[in-house]
Amino acid sequence: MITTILTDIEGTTSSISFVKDVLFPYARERLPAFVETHADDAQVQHWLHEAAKEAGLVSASRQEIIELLVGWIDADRKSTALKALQGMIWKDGYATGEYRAHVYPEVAARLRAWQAEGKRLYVYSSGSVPAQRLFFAHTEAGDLTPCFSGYFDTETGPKRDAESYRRIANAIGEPPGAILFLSDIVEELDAAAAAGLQTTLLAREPGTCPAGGAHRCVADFDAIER
Ligand SMILES: CSCCC(=O)C(=O)COP(=O)(O)O
Ligand SMILES: [Mg+2]
Repeated sequence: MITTILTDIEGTTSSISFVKDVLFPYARERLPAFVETHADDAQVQHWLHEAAKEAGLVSASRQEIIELLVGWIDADRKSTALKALQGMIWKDGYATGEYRAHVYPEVAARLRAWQAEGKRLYVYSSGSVPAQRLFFAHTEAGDLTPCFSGYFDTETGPKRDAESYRRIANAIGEPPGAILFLSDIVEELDAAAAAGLQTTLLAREPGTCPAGGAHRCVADFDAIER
């Protein structure tokens, strides 16, 4: 029996376009000034240091790290350090109402229905946990944070690594087989299945389900119940 649902964000609850065409350009434009004006912030310093370490840079200037991070945004690198910094930058955009997070039309009602049935809901995304909280606090369908019992990001481990899903099941305190993981990325579902989780692939329009795929595939959250 499924007691728990773990969901990805980009391509699953929400469009890839909102992340790539709204959030990423917003962070890209503001990252250089953000790093300069927050250079004394301990959290910012920590993540700049982690980014330099990840790139193998021993003594990089602030400008070099900025260029590195901008390149990573362009390459959509799922770097924990970059994601933490992006989350800090996105905060302003939500606060000023520059954007609200996209969620597909059925998502809010379906999350609430699952919650009303007693299922516990969690998020696992490459976006940092603070960025995930901001995202669901400011969606086009309102504040969805009351739907979720917790959030996981790549500080738990990479999304294509089975060990990450074992850690999540352990942290949630449920047997892996009682957790349903939802994602648009087959490699993430393969890793979750290897850890014993149940899986469903989201093929959002205009995408289509692959023929003979290893995972159950649906077009939207309502179809999970059918
Ligand atoms: C917290 S919203 C931004 C998500 C993000 O930065 C990203 O890279 C999307 O990755 P996901 O794991 O949700 O597909
Ligand atoms: Mg995704």
